[in-house]
Amino acid sequence: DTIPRFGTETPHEAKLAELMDNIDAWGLNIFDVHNYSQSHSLTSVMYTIFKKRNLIETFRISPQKLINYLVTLESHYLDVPYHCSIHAADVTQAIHVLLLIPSFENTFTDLEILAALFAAAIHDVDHPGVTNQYLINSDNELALMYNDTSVLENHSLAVAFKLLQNEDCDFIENLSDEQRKILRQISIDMVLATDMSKHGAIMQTIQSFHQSLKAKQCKDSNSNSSTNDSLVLTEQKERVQLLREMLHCADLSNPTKHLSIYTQWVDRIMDEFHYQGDRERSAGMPISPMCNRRTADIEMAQIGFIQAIVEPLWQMWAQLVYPHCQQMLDNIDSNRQWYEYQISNRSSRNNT
Ligand SMILES: COc1ccc(-c2ccn(CCC(=O)N3C[C@@H](C)O[C@H](C)C3)n2)cc1OC1CCCC1
Ligand SMILES: [Mg+2]
Ligand SMILES: [Zn+2]
Repeated sequence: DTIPRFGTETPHEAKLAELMDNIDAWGLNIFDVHNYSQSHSLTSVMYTIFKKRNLIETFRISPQKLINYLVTLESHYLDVPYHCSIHAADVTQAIHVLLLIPSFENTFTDLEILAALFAAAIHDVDHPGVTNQYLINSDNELALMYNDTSVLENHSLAVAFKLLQNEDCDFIENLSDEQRKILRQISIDMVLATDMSKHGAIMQTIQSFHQSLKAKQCKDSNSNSSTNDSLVLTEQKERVQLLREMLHCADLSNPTKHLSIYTQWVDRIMDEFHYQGDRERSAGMPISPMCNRRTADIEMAQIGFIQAIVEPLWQMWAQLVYPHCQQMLDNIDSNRQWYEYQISNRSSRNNT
């Protein structure tokens, strides 16, 4: 039986094809992809990217096994408001676009690109829709298993690799042992770095790391090489550090998207946080920050999130790849202004 064009059967293949024309664009509407792919956005996005990047030929991947893995992986994302398979599809498509930036034209090997896309697709699988802190505070089995350390991130990695052991899902069967080892090593490193507790460390090193890369890049441009725009990193360790930052950026990319997309993610994360707060309240636990639906200030929280976390990170990233990420910075700015306007509006409403 032939494989459907986007990896999944759908009566809306023409519409999906139209959407997938934007797979290389920051403005792709992942919610539309989810609707027109019969709720298989992760499978269809990953399959389309793998085809487009010729990874199926490069690594002699069985298309059927790839789809078996993707459909199984997607079915192990839970039906929670934010950390569902649409978030994984969104982050996967985001890192695909970031990898297309000309600065990285000659930076990463095919195996590193495969690992980065795989890490993005798996990074939140089986996420229960509560934070690490909640699992720790409620003595959850997972916190016990992972000794309170990056509990969710460790769990998603373990689930994702467990699924690979399934014979008809092992789409990396034709990689050498060395390649499989490298893929596993890079994926583990990248997914563990999506834990917010690692954010400080990433911000600490990013400044000096990027300055050293820019210095090397300028040297190249003096040689008038055609690739003077692209960053050349000789050490795999340095390339993995860049991929770690890239996945963290993709995971924190909601405010860099068009307002109509961004506000849907805000609604979803607040649903998830407020539901956690409801569980904490009824269990007599202290209610986590931003999780109390009775005192929530959604707009203020997003402005704080943008100013403290998202803008500083994306400014670092945009500096490294200047001028290629201006659209993200512009969206962050206009989105922040929109939330500030909502606040100023509500206070004047109260005065009427
Ligand atoms: C669209 O809104 C958000 C989108 C993404 C995030 C965010 C923060 C850190 N990450 C990276 C993953 C992570 O570590 N966690 C653990 C915990 C912070 O919950 C996050 C959800 C996931 N993702 C937060 C967002 O808003 C929060 C709620 C009001 C202000 C902050
Ligand atoms: Mg996560
Ligand atoms: Zn995530």
